[in-house]
Amino acid sequence: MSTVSESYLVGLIGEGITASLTPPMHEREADHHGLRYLYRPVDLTEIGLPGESVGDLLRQGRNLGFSAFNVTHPCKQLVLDHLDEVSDDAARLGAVNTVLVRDGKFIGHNTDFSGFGTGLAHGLPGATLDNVVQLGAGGAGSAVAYALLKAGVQSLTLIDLDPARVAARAAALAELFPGREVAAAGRDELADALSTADGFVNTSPVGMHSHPGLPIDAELLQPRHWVADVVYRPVETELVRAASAKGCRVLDGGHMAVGQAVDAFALITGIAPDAARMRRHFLELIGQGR
Ligand SMILES: NC(=O)c1ccc[n+]([C@@H]2O[C@H](COP(=O)([O-])OP(=O)(O)OC[C@H]3O[C@@H](n4cnc5c(N)ncnc54)[C@H](O)[C@@H]3O)[C@@H](O)[C@H]2O)c1
Ligand SMILES: O=C(O)[C@]1(O)C[C@@H](O)[C@@H](O)[C@H](O)C1
Repeated sequence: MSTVSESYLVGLIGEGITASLTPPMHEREADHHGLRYLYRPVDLTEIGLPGESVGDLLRQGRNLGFSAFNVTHPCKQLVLDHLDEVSDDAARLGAVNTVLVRDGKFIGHNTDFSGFGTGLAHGLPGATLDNVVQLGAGGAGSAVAYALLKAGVQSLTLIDLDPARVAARAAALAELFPGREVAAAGRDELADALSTADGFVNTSPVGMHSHPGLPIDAELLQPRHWVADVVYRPVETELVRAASAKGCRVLDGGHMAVGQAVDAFALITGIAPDAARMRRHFLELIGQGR
């Protein structure tokens, strides 16, 4: 037996997340710190609940002694209505993926953007951030674009197949970061945008096992470009391989996947995890086909 001050009980609320690597990443790191820490997936698909039930689940979890939650698709915006406090960055971004239960209150944070930012700083130190092109303006893309602007990107071109979505995202980001240039563009403008860019980030699903291929023509990449992918199944995407072959510095999608877990673990426990150890564990899990 243990009380709430002696142990951690954490959940991940979202659709289709039973196979997520985030629970084992947290649990293994907690073991290294000698913590009693259990992290369970709360899969909405398996229990037949809609995303709108996230508030009820949080309240039930609090009553059952949960310490914290990660929340994911389709709950990252829906959860906002149920929180007592939200960090400045999560409020600006309009998305929460980490909820702490503190004195019965729910405190929201976003470690998707901070996780990508930390991965970028550690994985591509000194990368020039003046001008970046990003493909994809969906859920992951919103967090990554926010992280890029926070990291100092001066000119960001967002490209997506959905013109309304990318226009809305670019306008929202331009308002959040006055003085920066945030432009929305279509795929036909990729070559032009990349000709003056320092870096390229893929946040579209292209490259996943279920969606194989290259998100852009590899001919558009030059050795001066740094290239980041957020796709991590597989970790070595066709983009990562093609960019490496061109001599580009690359950041694979595992950095963001591990980064969000590192930052959430730190928020939940107040203990700085060993990020390199968590990445080794993540790569081990992926290597096992998890
Ligand atoms: N590394 C991580 O931690 C992490 C976290 C979340 C998501 N992801 C990965 O990011 C990818 C995107 O996830 P999401 O949740 O943002 O999905 P999403 O559906 O919310 O957004 C994807 C966006 O990409 C756009 N898109 C699709 N194909 C495109 C193309 N060929 N060219 C331009 N735009 C295109 C879509 O229109 C959409 O706006 C997935 O592969 C997911 O696995 C990684
Ligand atoms: O690893 C996952 O399954 C996650 O759901 C990925 C991403 O959505 C994060 O924000 C969550 O904290 C964890």
